[in-house]
Amino acid sequence: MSDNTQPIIRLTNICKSYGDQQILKDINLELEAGKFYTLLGPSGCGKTTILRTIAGFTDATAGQVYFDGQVINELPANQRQVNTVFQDYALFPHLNVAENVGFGLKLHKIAKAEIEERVQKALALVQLADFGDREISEISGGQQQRVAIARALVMQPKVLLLDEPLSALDAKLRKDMQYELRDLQQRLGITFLFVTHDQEEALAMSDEIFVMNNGQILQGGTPVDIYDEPINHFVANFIGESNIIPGKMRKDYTVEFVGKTFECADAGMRPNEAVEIVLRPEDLDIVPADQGKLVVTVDSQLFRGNYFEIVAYDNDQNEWLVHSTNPADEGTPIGLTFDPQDIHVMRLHETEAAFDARLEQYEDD
Ligand SMILES: Nc1ncnc2c1ncn2[C@@H]1O[C@H](COP(=O)(O)OP(=O)(O)OP(=O)(O)O)[C@@H](O)[C@H]1O
Repeated sequence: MSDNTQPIIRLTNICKSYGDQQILKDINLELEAGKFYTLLGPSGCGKTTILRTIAGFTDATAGQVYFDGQVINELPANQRQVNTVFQDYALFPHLNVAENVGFGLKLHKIAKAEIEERVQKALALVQLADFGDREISEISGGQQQRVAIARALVMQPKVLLLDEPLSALDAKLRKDMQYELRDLQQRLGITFLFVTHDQEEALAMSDEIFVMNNGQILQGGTPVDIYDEPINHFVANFIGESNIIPGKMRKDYTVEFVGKTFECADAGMRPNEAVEIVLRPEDLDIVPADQGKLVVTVDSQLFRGNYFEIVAYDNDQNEWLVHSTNPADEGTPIGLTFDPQDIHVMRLHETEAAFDARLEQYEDD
């Protein structure tokens, strides 16, 4: 019996090694039914290995994989209620579109009439209702991608795993497919676990993101939480553009950087603890130099269409990235202002658990 209160997928203490190389290091994560999750991290950090462990294509060296409360480590891949959309789509070139989509059902010895009905439904879901008779070589890359999704959905999985499914598409089509996939997930109400190394894609599509590096999950949370409250330098740098400046926590709610003290919204560090400050480029406002909280000298700028990206340096030679609707003059000093709540202070070596506990303690103050 399915129990709505427990996660549909749970990984506990998953480790994976190939020889003496540890690829996954103590992975713990929970996926609730009906949500869109993303594993985000640089190439080689272990994202695909997590998908393969859930799908049953790779055995974990240690740890448990749960599906709906049951340990499924020993369950063969074809008996898991999980399907995968692979990066290269892995379509069969000698079968037409409908045959590709119906292939898994045929293997399961489903009756022909039911196969036809389910294939047609799956093709309609991805807007390819009239494409069943086409050869794979006669459809575009974006359409092949939809066939791969239809082929996974036709099996009626409870969880759909998507391994960088949009990486072969051009920028425009990729954006369209982001909307479509998000819409599809919401309409079907099944759990998606999506893999990407593209932070914009992760922020746009996900209910929750797990940021990974080097075989570990560094931080999990909603896109807004992770963008506003990254736990460390890696996450702040990987998610969006950031100014990351060394500083010192003078006391609760007071931080020092570039030789000045500022009011901030962070607390729970030791007095005078060395920290890092995150200020996002879009949270900085340019004012005349004598009115700025900080003074920086403009080094260069690029016009990015809807804003100017300005690179400037302070007296400590920290680089500052500023997004402004107005251009600045290269070589001249400008003032920067920002609100206390736009300053995000990070401890240098804080675990996600310690970060969460600190946030909980000080959040309501
Ligand atoms: N069968 C294998 N044998 C040995 N090493 C492997 C094997 N499969 C994966 N690896 C290694 O495990 C690490 C993680 O690979 P994985 O494919 O999970 O990364 P990823 O984050 O999905 O990367 P990408 O974004 O490039 O697909 C890599 O260093 C890879 O070389």
